Amino acid sequence: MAGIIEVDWRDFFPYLKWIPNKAFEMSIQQKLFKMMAVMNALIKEQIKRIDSGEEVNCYLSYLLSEAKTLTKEQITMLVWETIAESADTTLDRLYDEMRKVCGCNKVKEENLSQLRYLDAVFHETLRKHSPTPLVPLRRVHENTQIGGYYIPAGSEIAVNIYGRNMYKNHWDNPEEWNPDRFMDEKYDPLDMYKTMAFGAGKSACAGSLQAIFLICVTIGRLVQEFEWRLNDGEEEKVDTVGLTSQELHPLFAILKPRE
Ligand code: HEM
Repeated sequence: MAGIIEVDWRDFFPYLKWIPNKAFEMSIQQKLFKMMAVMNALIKEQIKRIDSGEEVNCYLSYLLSEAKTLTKEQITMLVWETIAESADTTLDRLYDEMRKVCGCNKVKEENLSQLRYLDAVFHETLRKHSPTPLVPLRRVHENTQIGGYYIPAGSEIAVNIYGRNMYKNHWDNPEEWNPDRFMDEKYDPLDMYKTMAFGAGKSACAGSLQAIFLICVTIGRLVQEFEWRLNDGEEEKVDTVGLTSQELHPLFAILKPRE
């Protein structure tokens, strides 16, 4: 997988193609060799299953039995592409998106409008882990009718943001952290504000734009500079505590500077 996001700097300067880059070529050759070995074993195993009469309805079976015009190399690459695409992690996708938009430059505020996936990751995280699960209390000054409820003057109201963001009628599989929900055409980019992470109305967060710019650029820079992973079992530590959510258990991440 590492080979997928490796870049030969000469691709950005085609007129310098003549300069050797042996280290890069060797690293890609080694990865290609390992990939071919794994794919050959996979294909061999599948052919054995088909020959033994076992009914396996999958993409590889289809390619092997139906698409007879394909060469072995073509089958290998088609299956490999599918595996590579499906193994795409959030961090790889963020990194790839930034490479496409910013090239080798550091991500800046002016790039953010083009970084849709980064935006989706930011808003989905605010939805799933609402930093302010309850909007500060609102005091009702006059008798009011809203959403079918009568609210007498003098009442105090707290909006349950966490509850809204976990509401099945508003979100598909709300328990699942899935930035792709915002990439789906059925969502308007403005739907990201449905999370109400920054409150709403006259007292809505005065620093929301500053927060969005600062946090997205920071996430972008951290992904550009480091490969991230969590220690085993760390994914389970999602519990939060407090009126402004803080991690209940500290999360230990392992960082490796990108080469
Ligand atoms: C991810 C980061 C942030 C989140 C999730 C957040 C969330 C919120 C929420 C939920 C409220 C209450 C809104 C309401 O009552 O409807 C609020 C108010 C406020 N926030 Fe933020 N905030 C963030 C960052 C910031 C930053 C960076 C600043 C300042 C630079 C800021 C300044 C304020 C101010 C001044 C208010 C009070 C607004 C008022 O009562 O008129 N916030 N924020």
